[in-house]
Amino acid sequence: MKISVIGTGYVGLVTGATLADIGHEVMCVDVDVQKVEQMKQAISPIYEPGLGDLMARNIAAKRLNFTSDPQSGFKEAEVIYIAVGTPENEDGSANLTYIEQAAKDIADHIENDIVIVVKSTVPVGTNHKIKQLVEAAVKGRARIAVVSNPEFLKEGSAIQDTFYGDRIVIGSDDEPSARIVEAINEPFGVPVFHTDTRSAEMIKYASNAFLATKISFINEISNICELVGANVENVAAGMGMDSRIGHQFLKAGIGYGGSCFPKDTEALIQIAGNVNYEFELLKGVVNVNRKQQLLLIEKLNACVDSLAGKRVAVLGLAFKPKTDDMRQAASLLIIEELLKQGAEVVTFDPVATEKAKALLNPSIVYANSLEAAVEGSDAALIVTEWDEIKNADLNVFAGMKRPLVIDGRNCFGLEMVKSHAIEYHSIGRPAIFNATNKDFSGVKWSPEAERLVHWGLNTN
Ligand SMILES: NC(=O)C1=CN([C@@H]2O[C@H](COP(=O)(O)OP(=O)(O)OC[C@H]3O[C@@H](n4cnc5c(N)ncnc54)[C@H](O)[C@@H]3O)[C@@H](O)[C@H]2O)C=CC1
Ligand SMILES: O=C(O)[C@H]1O[C@H](OP(=O)(O)OP(=O)(O)OC[C@H]2O[C@@H](n3ccc(=O)[nH]c3=O)[C@H](O)[C@@H]2O)[C@H](O)[C@@H](O)[C@@H]1O
Repeated sequence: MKISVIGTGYVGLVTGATLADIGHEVMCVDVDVQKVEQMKQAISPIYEPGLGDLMARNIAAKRLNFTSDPQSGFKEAEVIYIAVGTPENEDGSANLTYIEQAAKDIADHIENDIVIVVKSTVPVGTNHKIKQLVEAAVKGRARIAVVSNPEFLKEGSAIQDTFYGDRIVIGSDDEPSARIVEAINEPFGVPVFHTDTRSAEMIKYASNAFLATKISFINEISNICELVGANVENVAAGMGMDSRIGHQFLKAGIGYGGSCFPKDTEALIQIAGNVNYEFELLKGVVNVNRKQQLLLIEKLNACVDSLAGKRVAVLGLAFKPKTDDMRQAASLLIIEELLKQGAEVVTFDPVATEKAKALLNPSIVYANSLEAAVEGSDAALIVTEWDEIKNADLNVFAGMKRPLVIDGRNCFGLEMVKSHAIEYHSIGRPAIFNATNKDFSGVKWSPEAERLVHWGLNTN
């Protein structure tokens, strides 16, 4: 099948490369000329394991092409995928400017009947609007069908998720077009769920909102665990054994970030609000997440009198490991707050440094190893659970000015931490005060330390 993809960002590029890999002839169209030139050379503008190889293989086989010219981009297409961004407006609603422009571009350049497949995450009713927009502009020149086909990939495992996904959702009120999209995807061998267009649009938001709810739920449980002396990892493991609950997305931490959960939860609140429904549960999920993203600062402030002049190492910048995506990363808020309180910030991230430099204050120091970041620091905050951080030798922290580690991702087992000379705070687990090799007579101990002594959990 001859397929064009409009918008070759994260989703568009993965969609284009994987569709080419299963044998389709794919033309990716993007307005960003520089990005297009890069992609033509098989250079991926995003860090995504396996994507570079997939691009190279399919470019060499002449199944994957790139252009910034919509005229040639859509000329031969039988099917056009829309994968442009749907960012957040000021009020939280989805910004459909790029979608509208994509619809206009398609209408301006198509010559034949076309099936438009909407991959972008769009509010309920948008597929219908796209159909109306394109139909009005082509004025009967071609027959237009629109199929909703929301994307469920996770950054960092996008290729794996495409080939081994749990489901492909196809939403359409036009049976033959739905069958065309099913046939396109058939080689992936992933189960297909057919439904009506509006339900497909809602499945995407409801799925992301539900996963975000699981995360905020376990984060609240973790905060309670700290107050009552329980360990959230044991709690999540025990809960997850119930197959109705499951183990996934019960990892307590510093909240969800990234390009989708924050914007899609806000957008769903707006979608409900537009029909006068107050989505109270989801509002709670969003509020819990906001608080959780600054939990490391709260924990740090409980351990020091003031952050002014303190050197703080921020370990990990990307919103999650295996990606260089900095969109809505907790590190951005954390660093902003550290600077506001007068701290000096040194960071380490194995992949996201370049993208971070464009977003962060110029005073930030970028270390090229974890060791270099923590050396001489007064505290280390673990923000992203990169393997380079999880597999670090804990002795590296013992050499800090004050070996105070606040781990927002529970990277280290408590038993292992106990055999090292560090003071270690994590999420929803008892803290460990083992920094006995230094004189800390003047330091402020957190209320947590006092609670642990009370329960007999302090290892000191
Ligand atoms: N990033 C992710 O992991 C996932 C994203 N989604 C959804 O997929 C959609 C796209 O997201 P991303 O790929 O992250 O966006 P992105 O912002 O990375 O990419 C969008 C691309 O579209 C291009 N573009 C905008 N208008 C254009 C036009 N008229 N013609 C040609 N190109 C145009 C931009 O230059 C950019 O390269 C969003 O709705 C998002 O919610 C869904 C699942 C996963
Ligand atoms: O619509 C989207 O863009 C995508 O959003 C998420 O994927 P992604 O944002 O790439 O990454 P996730 O692995 O879901 O992580 C999102 C955030 O939640 C956090 N998280 C995740 C899982 C968990 O147990 N705990 C937790 O704090 C991560 O650290 C990260 O900040 C969904 O998982 C995808 O199915 C969806 O397609």
